[in-house]
Amino acid sequence: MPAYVITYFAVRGRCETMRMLLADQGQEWKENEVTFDTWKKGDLKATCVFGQLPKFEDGDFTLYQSNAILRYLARVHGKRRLYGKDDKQAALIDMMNDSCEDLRLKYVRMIYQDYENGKAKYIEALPSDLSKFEKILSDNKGGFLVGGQISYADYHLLDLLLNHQVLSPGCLDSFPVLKSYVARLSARPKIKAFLESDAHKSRPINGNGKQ
Ligand SMILES: N[C@@H](CCC(=O)N[C@@H](CSC(=S)NCCc1ccccc1)C(=O)NCC(=O)O)C(=O)O
Repeated sequence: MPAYVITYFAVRGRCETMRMLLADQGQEWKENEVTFDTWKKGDLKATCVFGQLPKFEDGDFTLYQSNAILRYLARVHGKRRLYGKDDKQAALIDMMNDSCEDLRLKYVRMIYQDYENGKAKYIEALPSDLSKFEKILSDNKGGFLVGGQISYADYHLLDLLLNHQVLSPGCLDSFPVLKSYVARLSARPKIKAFLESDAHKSRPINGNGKQ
C-alpha cells in the first residue's frame, strides 16, 4: 500500500499539481475520494485542522494546505531536488509559487463565484498575469522558473496553464515561451503518461463543473 494518501474531492482542483509532481518523480499514491454528500455530513470536515481538504498523509504524518504539501514533497524527494540548489533559489521558488497561488485564487474565485458574468473579463485581464511568467521564463535561460532544474513551483504553473488553456484555448498564443514551456513539461514521459491517464482525464477540473 503506498505510503502517500491524498484525501480530496473527485476533482483536479488543488491536488492535480501534487499528483503531477508525484507522477513525474515516479511515486505512487492512494486516492481517498470524498463525495460532496459525505463532506456535507461534516464528520470528516470536523477532523480537518482547518476544516478543509486536501489532506495528505505520508504514513502516520498528516499535512493540510496544498502549498505546504508541495513544499514538503519538494524537500523529501531526492534531497530537496525540487527546491533549487541553495537557500536563495529555494526562496525564489517559494516566491514563484506564491504568485501561482495568487493566480489560482483569482481563477477559483471566478470559477465558483462569477463564472457567467466574470469569465470574459477574467480572460481579458489574463495577459497581465501571463506576461509576468513569460518574462520570467524568457529571462531565465535554465528552462524553468528558477535555475536549471524543475521545482515544485513549475508543476504548479504547469497545472494552472493547462487549466487556463481549457478556460481559454488561445490564451497562450501571444506567449511563445509559456506555450513551449507547457509543451516541454507536458512531454516529460511520466507527466505525459499521467496526463493521458484515465484517472486524470476522468477528474473534472473544478467542483462545480465549470471550466
Ligand atoms: N488554502 C487551502 C485551501 C483549501 C480549500 O479551499 N479547500 C476546499 C476545496 S479546494 C477548492 S479549490 N475549493 C473551491 C470550492 C470547492 C468547495 C468544495 C469542493 C470543491 C471545491 C474545501 O475543502 N472546501 C470545502 C469546505 O471548505 O468545506 C489549500 O490550499 O489547501
